[in-house]
Amino acid sequence: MHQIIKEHFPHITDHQLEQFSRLGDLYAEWNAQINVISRKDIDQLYTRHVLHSLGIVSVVRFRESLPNKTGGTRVLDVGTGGGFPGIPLAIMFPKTSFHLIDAIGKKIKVVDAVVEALGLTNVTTEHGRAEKVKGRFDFVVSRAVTNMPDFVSWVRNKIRKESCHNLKNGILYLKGGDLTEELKDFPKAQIYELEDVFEDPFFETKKVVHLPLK
Ligand SMILES: C[S@@+](CC[C@H](N)C(=O)[O-])C[C@H]1O[C@@H](n2cnc3c(N)ncnc32)[C@H](O)[C@@H]1O
Repeated sequence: MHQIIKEHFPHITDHQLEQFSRLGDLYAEWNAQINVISRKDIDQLYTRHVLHSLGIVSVVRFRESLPNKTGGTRVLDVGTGGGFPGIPLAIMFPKTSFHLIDAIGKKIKVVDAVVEALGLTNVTTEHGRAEKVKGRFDFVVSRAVTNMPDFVSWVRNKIRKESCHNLKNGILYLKGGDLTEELKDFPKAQIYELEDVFEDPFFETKKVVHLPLK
C-alpha cells in the first residue's frame, strides 16, 4: 500500500520509504484506541491521508532549517489531529522544522507516539489552540479545521516576512469542493488542483490553496 508513495515520489530514500511503510501499522494500532482517522478511511490511509498530505509537495519545496539558526524554514501544522498533513511532510522534508498543534490532548499523544516511533527529530508538538501558538513560521499548513476567514484570523500574525522559497510565505490549506464563496475576500489566493497531480478519483475535487500573507 505504501508503494503508492514511491510511485509518486521515486526519489525518496529507503529510510523515508521505511518510515512511510510503518505508518499503516502505527495508525491501525492507535486508531483502535483513539479515533484519529475516521474508521471508514483507515483502509485508505495511504491515498486519503498520506498522499493527500503530500499534495502540498506539488506546490512548494520546503528548504532546510539550519541547526541553531533562526533563519531556517519553519512550518506550523494547525489542527493536526493524528498528524495530517504534518507527519507525511516531516518525513518528506527531514531537514525542515515542523511544529504540530492540536486543541485535543489525546490526539497530540498519538502524534507524539508516531513521531517517536519514526525517530522524526524535525518535529515538535503542542497541545493547545492555534490562536495562542508562540513563534513565527514561514508556512502554516492545514486540512479540515475551519473556514478560511477564521483560519486567517488565527494565524495571520504568525507568518514571518523573510521568504526564501519558490512561493511567498503564508498559508497552504488542503481543501475540497467549490471555494468561490469561501475565498471571495482573498483575491491573492492561488488554487492548485490535485487532480492534475494524482490520478485517484479521490483527488477530483481536492485542491491546495496558497494564501500569501507577507
Ligand atoms: C477534522 S480534524 C482534522 C485533523 C487533521 N488536520 C486531518 O486532516 O486529519 C480537525 C482538528 O482541528 C483541531 N482544532 C480545531 N480548532 C483548533 C484550534 N483553534 N487550534 C488547534 N486545533 C484546533 C481539532 O481538535 C481537530 O483535531
